Amino acid sequence: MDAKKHPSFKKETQHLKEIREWVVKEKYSLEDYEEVLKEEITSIRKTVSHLHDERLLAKQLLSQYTERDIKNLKRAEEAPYFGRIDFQEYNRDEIEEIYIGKHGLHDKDKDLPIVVDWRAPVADIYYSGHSKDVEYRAPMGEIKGTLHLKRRYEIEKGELNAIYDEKTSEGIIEDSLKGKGDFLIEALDKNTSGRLKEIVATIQDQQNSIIRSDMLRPLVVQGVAGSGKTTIALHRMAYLIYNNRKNIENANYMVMAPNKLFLDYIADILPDLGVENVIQTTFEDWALDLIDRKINIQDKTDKLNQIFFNSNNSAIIPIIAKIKGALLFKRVIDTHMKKLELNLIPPKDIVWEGLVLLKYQQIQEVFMTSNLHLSYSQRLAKIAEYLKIKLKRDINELEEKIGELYSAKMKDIKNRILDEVQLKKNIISLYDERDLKLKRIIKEIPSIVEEYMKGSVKLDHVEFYINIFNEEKEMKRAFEDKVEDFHTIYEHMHRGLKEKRFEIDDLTALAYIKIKLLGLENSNRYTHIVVDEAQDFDEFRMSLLREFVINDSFTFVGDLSQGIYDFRGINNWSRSMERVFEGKAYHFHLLTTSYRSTIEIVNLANGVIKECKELNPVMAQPVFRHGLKPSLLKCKNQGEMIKEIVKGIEELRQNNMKSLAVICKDLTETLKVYGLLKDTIEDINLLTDDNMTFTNGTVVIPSYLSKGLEFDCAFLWNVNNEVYTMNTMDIKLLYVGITRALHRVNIYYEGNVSPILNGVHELVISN
Ligand SMILES: Nc1ncnc2c1ncn2[C@@H]1O[C@H](COP(=O)(O)OP(=O)(O)OP(=O)(O)O)[C@@H](O)[C@H]1O
Repeated sequence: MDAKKHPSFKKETQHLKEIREWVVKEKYSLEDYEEVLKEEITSIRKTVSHLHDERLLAKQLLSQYTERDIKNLKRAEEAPYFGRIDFQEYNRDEIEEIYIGKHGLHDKDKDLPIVVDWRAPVADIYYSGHSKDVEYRAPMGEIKGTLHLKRRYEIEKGELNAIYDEKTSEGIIEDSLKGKGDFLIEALDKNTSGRLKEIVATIQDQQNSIIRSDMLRPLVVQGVAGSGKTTIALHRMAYLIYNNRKNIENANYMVMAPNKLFLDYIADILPDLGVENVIQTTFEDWALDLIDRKINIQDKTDKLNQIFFNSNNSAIIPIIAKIKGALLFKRVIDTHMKKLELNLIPPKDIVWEGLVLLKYQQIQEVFMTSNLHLSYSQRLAKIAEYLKIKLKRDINELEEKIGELYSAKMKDIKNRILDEVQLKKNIISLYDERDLKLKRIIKEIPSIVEEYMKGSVKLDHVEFYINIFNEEKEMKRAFEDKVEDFHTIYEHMHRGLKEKRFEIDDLTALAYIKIKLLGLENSNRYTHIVVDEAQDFDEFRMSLLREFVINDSFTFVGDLSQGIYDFRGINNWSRSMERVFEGKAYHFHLLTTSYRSTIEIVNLANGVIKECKELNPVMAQPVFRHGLKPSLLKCKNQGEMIKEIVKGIEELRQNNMKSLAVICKDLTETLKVYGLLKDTIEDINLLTDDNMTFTNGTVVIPSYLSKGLEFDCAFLWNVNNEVYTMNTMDIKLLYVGITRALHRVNIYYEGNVSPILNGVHELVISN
């Protein structure tokens, strides 16, 4: 409702004014404090000799926090809150008016919350309260009470534009999704701003419970395209960080996304929610950094293109990817690792100047039974330490051994030398020699051990991995009955690695071997990891990440219907979770509402994905938002297709739709279409490489790279029966393309339309 028409407009405007004045005052005072801190830092710097001075570090940290608080206040100045709940705790007279915002605001002088952070326990009611009787979980336990009012505000640049009320009627708070033209629909109706945005004001009940789900169990969200998976996963990260803020110094958080283009697309959300220092990376970059070697990797998109184009290897590539992503492959590596473990210690006794100080069997027994939780390199260091201590501790035994050696020598000279003076001299000299030897051995124990340890196997993760493929036996045993013509596949893998040509699918094994051989730094451990597009992960990857996260604290979000790397990826969440987490309990959520697209687009997307029989996909439910029916345009040839697309782009641009994507199935088509459009359409960009930065506006993009992104309109290039056949991969790619659009989908083709679209005629407008 227009704010001015609302009965509480005056009161609410006055309230907003007061809060904004408070924010401005607070901001000025913090800015002054920041100046003081800067001066203090400069003067401390002049007096200290090193940058690790404790006082300096403390002031710098304070300055960072102040800077962050100022940033938050600046945001709050524009829109300090977005919602309000009137809540009455049971057995209390007073009804609290609780304002909820993106950042909590606290009046320290009065020790009063002015605005409650959306992540605070009580704010749960704003999202989940649908009846009069509500409760939320506070640190001290469950709090119950009555919800009298839920109010939402649209505030822009400090102006109160709209107020939406959800009042208790007959004990029920009206569900925001039911009403047309309400707050959520208004938010969804807008054109895309180009980047994914925060949604704190309109988080829905189920989304809220995912965000607030406890972090001590892995969590999986399977959601249809546009159901808010990425958005929720990032809000969950912000929520967890806020609720663990006491441990911020020791905490590490990471978001893994499919490519750099996508990372760029989501880059604004966390900073906008006031969250910084979360590592946002791709699996490939993260693994390469860990592996810490320059290795030659075949491009990921190359691989998809080889599959699309039925190259010589297109049948082999998915099989190899499947093998290398399987937990069974991890087991093969473990078997090789066990063999290596047996040979890590030099297979000899520790001998010093002819004296056996320690037997090999003894050393090996200790090595094989202690510190098993550590990496091989750490265990070798530990055994070296142990040997030094043991030899020193057993010095009496050594003395005895040396004594025995010299007794024998003395006996010998006593028998040989008859001259008493000479004998005495020799005996004294032998005693001296023995004492010297004893002294020497004590001193030399460290170098004796070091010399011995030099004989242990050199640990090199890359070499070890390549060597696994020098021996077919273990691989054969594991995969022979699962893979047809195993030997040919094996030879292919072996040849590639012999020539040091690695693939993306080798990174998991390399990273796994690296940590098993060389260990894991504490700085590499994470408090929580979010994996987006997790359906394209494989079980080995998930299992690898387990090594890095504390308490299995994961959020996996994905959509099996969009699993275009399904030759390697996850096909069944429960099966994979069961295997990877070895039966441990996990949370599972199914999201079926699509917030992105209009009803007409969602209907078409459903019509397409239901063709994927083997998937048995869940159909998306649209939010009540109508638009034009998608169009299906048959063209005489590609020239006409280009003309039609140009016409479409111009028309939509005039209608103020700025974010438009021409989506082609593969890279070659994308390059061709861009070449044909670039001279006619102004400001058109090519997005082909996942290293690119995301550009809003008009883009030409291959389908597999458009995954996760969204546009006002998707123009789908040449959806005919040759390009999009009835196979699973093509159905998924077409589904991905259609579901990128918020408002409009235009499909073009020459020749015969793709059979995937055969059953959807009433869902499109055809020419
Ligand atoms: N509760 C909500 N309020 C407002 N907008 C929402 C809400 N939930 C999702 N959206 C919007 O829906 C769109 C889709 O969200 P998002 O990209 O996170 O979905 P997704 O499930 O990850 O999609 P995909 O599977 O296609 O990558 C975004 O524009 C997002 O802002």
